[in-house]
Amino acid sequence: MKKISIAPSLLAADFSDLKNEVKNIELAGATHLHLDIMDGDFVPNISFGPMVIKAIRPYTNMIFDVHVMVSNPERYIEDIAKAGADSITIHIEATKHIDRAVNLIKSFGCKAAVAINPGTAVSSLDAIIDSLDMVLVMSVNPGFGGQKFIPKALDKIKEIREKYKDIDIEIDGGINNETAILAKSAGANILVAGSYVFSGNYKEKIESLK
Ligand SMILES: O=C(CO)[C@H](O)[C@H](O)COP(=O)(O)O
Ligand SMILES: [Co+2]
Repeated sequence: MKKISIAPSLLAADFSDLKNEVKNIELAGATHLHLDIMDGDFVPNISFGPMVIKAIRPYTNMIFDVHVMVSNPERYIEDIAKAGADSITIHIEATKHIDRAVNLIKSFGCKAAVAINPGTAVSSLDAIIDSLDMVLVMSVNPGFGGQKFIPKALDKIKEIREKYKDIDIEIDGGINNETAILAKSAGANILVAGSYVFSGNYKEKIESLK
């Protein structure tokens, strides 16, 4: 079984104090930081972009796991990589050129991942999955933190894990101490959690997810 990693989502942090939020979440035991870029087009919300990622990069050694919820993400991959991303996840629904976009991510030395929305079948990944370091299965419709977990994500994770024993599988949306148990037993090994982790004692919350 793969090691379980917790990736707190910065979306739920205090945006007026990002420098300290990043330091505190790392001290609490997080190894990954999940960074949600939203463009107001692919998803109905706008968050932050590469400038914010670059600004917080010097304050932590956590793995920067950037989730790009942007139409035609290939336009921003270079900026995101140069801002300090370690891993870049783009949505299969957001580009007509998934192959080209994945190759572009790798050309900047980043790990490449593809996300699927709740309405997208696992089979849509068939042509690309062998080139990926990670698959992200959305367990909410992307765009906002604090939404309710959609259980059909679990079947998708099982389907991927049965076929691909070694790939990293990340789950994102509605993760708390109860849904985390379901996600891990389905085969997910990287758990994103925003509102759950940032709404209490960070260390206790991270421990409860592991
Ligand atoms: O990609 C996302 C939303 O589109 C976020 O990563 C996700 O929603 C995390 O928030 P929460 O844990 O509160 O559901
Ligand atoms: Co996300």
